[in-house]
Amino acid sequence: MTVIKGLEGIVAAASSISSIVDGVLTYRGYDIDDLAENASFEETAFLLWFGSLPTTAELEKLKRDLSDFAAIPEQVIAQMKLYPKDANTMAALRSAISSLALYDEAADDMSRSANEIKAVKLQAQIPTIVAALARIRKGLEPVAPKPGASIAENFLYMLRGEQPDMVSVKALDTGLVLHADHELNASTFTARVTVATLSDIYSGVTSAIGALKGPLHGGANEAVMKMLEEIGSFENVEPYIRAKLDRREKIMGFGHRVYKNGDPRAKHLMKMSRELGVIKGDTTLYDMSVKIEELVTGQKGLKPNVDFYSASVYTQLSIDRELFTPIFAISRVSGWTAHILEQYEDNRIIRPRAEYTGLVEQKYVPVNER
Ligand SMILES: CC(=O)SCCNC(=O)CCNC(=O)[C@H](O)C(C)(C)COP(=O)(O)OP(=O)(O)OC[C@H]1O[C@@H](n2cnc3c(N)ncnc32)[C@H](O)[C@@H]1OP(=O)(O)O
Ligand SMILES: O=C([O-])CC(=O)C(=O)O
Repeated sequence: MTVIKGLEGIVAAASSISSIVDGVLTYRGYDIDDLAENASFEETAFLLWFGSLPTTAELEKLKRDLSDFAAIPEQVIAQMKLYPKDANTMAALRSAISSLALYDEAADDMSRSANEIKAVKLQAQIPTIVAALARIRKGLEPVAPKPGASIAENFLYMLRGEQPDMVSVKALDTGLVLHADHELNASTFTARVTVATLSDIYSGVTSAIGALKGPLHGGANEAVMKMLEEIGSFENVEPYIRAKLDRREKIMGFGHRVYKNGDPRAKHLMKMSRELGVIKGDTTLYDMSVKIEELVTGQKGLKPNVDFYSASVYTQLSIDRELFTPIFAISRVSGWTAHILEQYEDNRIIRPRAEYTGLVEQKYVPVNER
């Protein structure tokens, strides 16, 4: 047996949802650059789930459904209020999403139509949960979803408790489009492995959240912001980064398993980071990020991934860094659920092999003789 560590280069599923070929990312055949510039997140989610961009009537119906499903059971809000205030937000999100299944009578209905409804429901409810978690942590009451608002507008509204400005809504919406799907990344693979046992969609999304939490995957965006805070000033960037590289430590937000010449999503986030800085009249975070990129690319040849510039974008939207990875989940749940639906359509349990490297020919010895 030959072990391929990290399954690098292994093709483990056939999928028609998104592709990465020669560094170009597409969702259902549409280039991510085209979608980032033109599509809303709701159109993108529809595209991922149903395979084509929605007509006006289809989009209006999806928006209505998302709005109708956005409220969460009061039992889940009550539970969230009992979570420790300093709990990791991804751990709290994982628990809350898992408990949604307890209050959905259709949780174990495995029909395609029921699972499509649950995909839309999960998409509608996850922003409500993340915003409620954020407010509860601060000792504030959760804000009820605003009927008719888009996912991005509604999330910022529920988070801040007031109508958000349109610049912030647009920036977040584009961020959601950019994070929506990414072929067989670790959390999507996790979701597919879970549901390939014919477990339910909530179990798939709950396990995906667990995988996204790690700092080598979605958790990197929070780690990038922690690093920027630690660096503290533009002048400190160079000594900090050089020392870290000399210690052979990883710089979060750089490198990628698939992209070796750069992540096509990063340039959009970089541009947004600069624009938000200019609007605020303070481009320090952007300037520091550009300097980090210059140093890391110069010394290691590594390029920024989607998590690098998203950190300064979200901070400039006045979002706390503990919410960065949960916001990634708000977007990626569209991709996870699209992949879960696809997995159910042509399922086989996912069960690879391991090369055994442990002891052999051991004989049982009674406990009092060991
Ligand atoms: C949404 C996302 O998930 S995007 C990725 C988010 N994750 C991060 O930003 C965390 C930092 N990056 C990393 O840890 C990695 O680049 C990963 C996890 C993204 C990819 O991992 P792999 O494909 O397994 O690459 P691997 O970790 O083996 O790296 C290859 C080499 O580049 C180095 N390297 C990779 N990333 C970095 C980094 N961010 N900083 C410094 N060195 C790095 C490794 O140390 C290794 O060097 P070596 O061959 O001298 O040992
Ligand atoms: O594809 C990956 O390995 C990680 C990634 O960029 C993503 O999930 O968006």
